[in-house]
Amino acid sequence: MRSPVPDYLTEVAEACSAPKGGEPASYIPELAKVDPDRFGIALATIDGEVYAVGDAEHEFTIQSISKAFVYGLAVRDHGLEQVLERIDVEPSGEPFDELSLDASGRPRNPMINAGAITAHSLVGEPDTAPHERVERIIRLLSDLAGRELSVDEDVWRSEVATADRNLAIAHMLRSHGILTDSAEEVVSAYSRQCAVLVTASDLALMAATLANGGMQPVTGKQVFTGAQVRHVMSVMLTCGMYDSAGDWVSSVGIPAKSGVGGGIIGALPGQAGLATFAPPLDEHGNSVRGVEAFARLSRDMGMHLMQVAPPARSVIQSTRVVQRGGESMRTYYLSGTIGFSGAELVARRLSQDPPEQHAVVLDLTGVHSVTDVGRRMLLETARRLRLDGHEVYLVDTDDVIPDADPGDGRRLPLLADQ
Ligand SMILES: NC(=O)CC[C@H](N)C(=O)O
Repeated sequence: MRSPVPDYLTEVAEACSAPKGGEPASYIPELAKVDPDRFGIALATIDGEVYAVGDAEHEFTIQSISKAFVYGLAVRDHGLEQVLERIDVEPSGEPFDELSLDASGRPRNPMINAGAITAHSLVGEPDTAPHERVERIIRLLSDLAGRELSVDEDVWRSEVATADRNLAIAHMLRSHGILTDSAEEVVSAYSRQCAVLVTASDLALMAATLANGGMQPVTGKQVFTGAQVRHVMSVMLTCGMYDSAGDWVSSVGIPAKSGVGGGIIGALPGQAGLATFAPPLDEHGNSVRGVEAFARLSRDMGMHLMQVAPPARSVIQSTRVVQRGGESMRTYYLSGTIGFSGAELVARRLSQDPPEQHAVVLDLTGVHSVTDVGRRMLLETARRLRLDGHEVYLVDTDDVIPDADPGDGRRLPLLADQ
């Protein structure tokens, strides 16, 4: 059986792939050279499974998505209190490159350039040289992705050559005593941070690290503490999408960060990291198709943060071959509340370790409830098992999946509890 998750992601990619307007960023001339039709979606679970479709393995520059992680690094290096003294956490309602400070003279948040350049300058000890700071940041981003990342030198040169706006911001920060380094040096180093090459799959794993309490799901490295990621994700939720943050929170409801390279990440605490890559941007500098895909993913998978389902790490409690009526039946004992992540575990187990027996039983006796997406995924998994020639039964004394029709017109037969 093939897991339904990649097919579902492909379906979302296809549904959102029609041109919807927007233009790739051109204020950094090198970025305008990108193919505007590229489109990739990746989803990484908190135990390190990565589902990638479309152009999810194509490299592009991380740009402002780096801001969330580098802010986390500044907090890791100096503690939250010290960082809050320099950078506020209020949504600004302003474009990402606004020259603005709040009444106390601080950048309004670390996701707009003024705050991000300040966060960049806070990385390491005060006497850290600009190139060492960049190395530290590339180390961090590589740890989050679980592979060695590098800088796109052409994009970096192109950004530095046209960095008047960020230089203006850096001079403003210097004039308020927030920055002490030379504006040129800081902007050049910050532009290298933005020019790090990633794929949507990398970004999904980086986001999954946040979702997983700061531990990289594949390497097991604890990159941030739980408290640090909670803070970073809170700021992503309120400020990650700039002046469309309010709209994003209500329609998508996932802590997120966008970049002008066309990427968007979303981190759903305790569940998954998501990433999209599609270069044309809207007037806020957010990927048009990325925003659309996230709205759809959030809706379909019940991922809005305000719609809470408890995490389900051990949905399959055990499995045994049970003899019933002279037939050997492979029985899976499921438990807990089954939402997206629980159903994904079941789908993955059955697709990666397919049962040898003809008869497969999903025993739901230990299941408290099944969310809408959990139900759809379990039924679709059952439908696919049938297509592979299995007979699928349910043990469902509490009726947690009423009317269990996988969509092929034949309800799943029920067996008595044993
Ligand atoms: N929104 C973005 O991705 C902006 C990042 C870009 N490097 C800049 O500072 O202008």
